[in-house]
Amino acid sequence: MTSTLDAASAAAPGQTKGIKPVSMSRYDTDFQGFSDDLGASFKRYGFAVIADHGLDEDVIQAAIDDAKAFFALPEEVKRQYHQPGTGGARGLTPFGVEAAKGAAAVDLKEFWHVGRELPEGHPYRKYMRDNLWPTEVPGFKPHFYGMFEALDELGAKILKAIAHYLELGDDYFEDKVQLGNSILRMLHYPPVAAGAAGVRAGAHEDINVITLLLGAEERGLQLKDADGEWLEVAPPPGALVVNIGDMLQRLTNHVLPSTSHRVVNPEPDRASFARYSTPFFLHFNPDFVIETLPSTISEENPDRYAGKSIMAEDFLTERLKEIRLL
Ligand SMILES: O=C(O)CCC(=O)C(=O)O
Ligand SMILES: [Fe+2]
Repeated sequence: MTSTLDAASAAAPGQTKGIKPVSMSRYDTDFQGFSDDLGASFKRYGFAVIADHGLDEDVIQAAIDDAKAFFALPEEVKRQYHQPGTGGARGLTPFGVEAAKGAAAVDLKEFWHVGRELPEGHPYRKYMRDNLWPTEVPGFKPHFYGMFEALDELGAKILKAIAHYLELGDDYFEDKVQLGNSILRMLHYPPVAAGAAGVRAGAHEDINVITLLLGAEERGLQLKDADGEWLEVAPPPGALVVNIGDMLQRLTNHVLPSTSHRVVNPEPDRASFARYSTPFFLHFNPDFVIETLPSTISEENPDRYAGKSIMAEDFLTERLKEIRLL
């Protein structure tokens, strides 16, 4: 049963039932309280909603406008930026390619990926391909790389609060994600005709450490709650949705859960509207070895990955194959 379709329990617009937004303004004034509330939300839902994130709204809007301009280009122009067999790490992944792990149908979406830029000769260049930039949209590079850097910085701050919550030492993640193989994804879900086969994004868990998601105010995002019910994620306008990915779930022996989520098709009144969103998938440095944190192992929660440590890059490669990007 889907609780959103049940009028009695549907979240009012601009509210996320159950998930109480945490204001980023408390980061500087009440770090302990901020990290307690953020950590509690992650532990409970695998998700948190952050209000007052402080990102420059003009930069975000400019980037979204560029994404709209790009996706409106003719299919043959867009396809020039598709690099099949490269994991979809850069440029365009066309409509009808990605599918959720184990799903029979592909998702009803297309997307563009921007990654980290490294200087010539950097040892991590072998893990990170050069970015592609569409010449048809001149502002694309400065706007999206600016957004990448801003989200990378904000993500590091959020991880500091998570480290505090986990009592790891506030800087625990700093040198482990500084040069992470992170990805900014610009997603376009075109209008969905009534009765269309498939779903905008099938149920899945994110692969990475944490995801910072902007643009989820257009309805559709749902998380699978601990009791198996689908719960609408409907943040107030301008808020940031953050969720735990599989890498952090694995590192923390599931103390912080990576929750299944999906994007359902629009109700008839919104069927003619496209949906745009921009998740930032924050990753570990490629050579970071994910090994269960000893502090998360106990009698009640024995090590789920004993003897199974894995390098972040190998974990990523395994998972990209499962979602048909490699
Ligand atoms: O579009 C959204 O709101 C969520 C997208 C998502 O979950 C993903 O791309 O992993
Ligand atoms: Fe996701």
